[in-house]
Amino acid sequence: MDTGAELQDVALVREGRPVFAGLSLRLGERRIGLVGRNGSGKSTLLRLLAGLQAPDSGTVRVGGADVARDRRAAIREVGILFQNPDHQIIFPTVEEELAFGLEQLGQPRGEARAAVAALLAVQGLTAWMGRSTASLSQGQRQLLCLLAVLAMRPGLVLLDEPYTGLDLPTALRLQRRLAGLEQQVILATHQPETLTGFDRVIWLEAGQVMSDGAAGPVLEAYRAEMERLAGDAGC
Ligand SMILES: Nc1ncnc2c1ncn2[C@@H]1O[C@H](COP(=O)(O)OP(=O)(O)OP(=O)(O)O)[C@@H](O)[C@H]1O
Repeated sequence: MDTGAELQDVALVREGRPVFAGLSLRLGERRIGLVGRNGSGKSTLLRLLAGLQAPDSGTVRVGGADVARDRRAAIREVGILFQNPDHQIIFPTVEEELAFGLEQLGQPRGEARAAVAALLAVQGLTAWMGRSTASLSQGQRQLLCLLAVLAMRPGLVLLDEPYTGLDLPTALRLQRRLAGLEQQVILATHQPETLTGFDRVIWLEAGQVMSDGAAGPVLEAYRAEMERLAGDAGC
C-alpha cells in the first residue's frame, strides 16, 4: 500500500498570480514542518494535500489516492485543522460536531454517537457530550476541531498554525497531544520553535522550496534570513 503524500509537478494560479509552478515533493516522514513568510504558500499546500484545492496541473496523492478527484478517499486519508476553529465548527453541540464526520464516512448514527462518547471519555471530556459549541473558549474550540479530525482516524493530519491565539498552557498541552499522535503530521507555522525534533522541515518562499531537510539546519537558516530581512526593513 502507498503511504505518505506526493506532489508531482503541481502548478496553481490564483487570481492571475502563480502560487506554485512545477512543485514536486515526496512527503513520507512522520513529522514534517512547513515554514515561510506570509503568502509563501503554506496554507495552500495544506489545502492541496487535503484535496480542498485542485491543482491546475500536476497531481497530489495521499496514500495513493488522487485527493482532488477522489473526495471520499481524501476524507478517509486526510484530516485538516484550520487556523481558525470558527471556520471549521458548524454544529450547535459538541456531540453533533464530532459525529458528523463519522456519519459522512457511512457509520450509522447510533454507532457514530457511541464512538463520540468513547472518544470524549478517553480524553476525560465526557461532560462535553451535550455542550454547546458556542460556549467553548478559543482553546477548547481548537481542541474540539482536533478531536473531530482524530475521530476520523486519518493517516495524515494537517495542521495550519495550530497554536495561534492559545494561551501558553493550552498551547503546550496541544503540543504534547500532537507529539503523541501515531499519525503522520504536517504542520505549518510561524513559530519555528514548535518544530524542534521534527524529522523534516520545508521552508517555502513564494511557492518554491528554499530549503528542505533536517529541522535544525533548516530552521537555523530560516531564522537567520528572517533576522536579516528585519534588519533590512530598519525595524
Ligand atoms: N482565496 C484566495 N484567493 C486568491 N489568492 C489566494 C487565496 N488564498 C491565498 N492566495 C494567494 O496564494 C498565495 C499563498 O497564500 P497562502 O495563504 O498559501 O500563504 P501562507 O504561507 O499560508 O501565508 P500566511 O503565513 O500569511 O498564512 C498568496 O500569494 C496569496 O495571495
